[in-house]
Amino acid sequence: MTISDTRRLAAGDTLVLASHNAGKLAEFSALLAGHGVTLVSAGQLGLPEPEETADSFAGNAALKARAAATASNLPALADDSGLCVAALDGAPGIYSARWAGPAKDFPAAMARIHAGIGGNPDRAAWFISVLCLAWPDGTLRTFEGRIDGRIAWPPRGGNGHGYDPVFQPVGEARTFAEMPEAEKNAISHRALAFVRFRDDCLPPAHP
Ligand SMILES: O=c1nc[nH]c2c1ncn2[C@H]1C[C@H](O)[C@@H](COP(=O)(O)OP(=O)(O)OP(=O)(O)O)O1
Ligand SMILES: [Mg+2]
Repeated sequence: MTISDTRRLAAGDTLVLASHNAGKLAEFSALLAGHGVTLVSAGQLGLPEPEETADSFAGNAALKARAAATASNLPALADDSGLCVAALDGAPGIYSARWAGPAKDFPAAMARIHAGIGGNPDRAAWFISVLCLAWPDGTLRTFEGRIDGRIAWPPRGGNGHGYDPVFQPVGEARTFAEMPEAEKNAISHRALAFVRFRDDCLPPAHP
């Protein structure tokens, strides 16, 4: 293990969120509360949105984190995430954002999932989040989280973002979009990956 593998952020540090997704920014702001780290988003810094050319969540998270850390000369955290549907052989997966198109038309993307499942009784689905922390010197740390559930239809709820209205976690009667932000943030794929990142890379929280 090299020294950089165990490097942590310190209280007072600025962390760039290498994302242009407002829903993720809201979730990370809540998750980071109390840790003494200032979060600034790639959008706020005017950083470009890199093209996601990798073939895996981890590859795309690394590419986004590296681009932001290099451009800002600050540590940067990226999230690459997506919804995987069993009946669709794991699609949309890494293409989850692209299924919604440049207009971010998630109602259309959810309808495409519903149509694709058709009469298949297997409604299993899962969300994956891979977080990548990049330091300006190019060093990377990667953390993954997953939550299992099923595809609900029709979409329900007005909270959250993206595919939340059709995702019902295992053991839950509500969709993510019907849950208060804090409840989703306690169990989500992103929250699970964040806990791993927090334990390894953040200073202790002070409530
Ligand atoms: O908790 C979630 N609740 C609902 N939908 C979600 C969630 N997590 C990921 N998703 C879906 C929508 C998102 O658009 C796509 C991720 O694609 P992904 O490339 O990682 O994010 P993005 O393009 O929206 O923003 P950015 O790359 O700037 O971080 O998967
Ligand atoms: Mg993206």
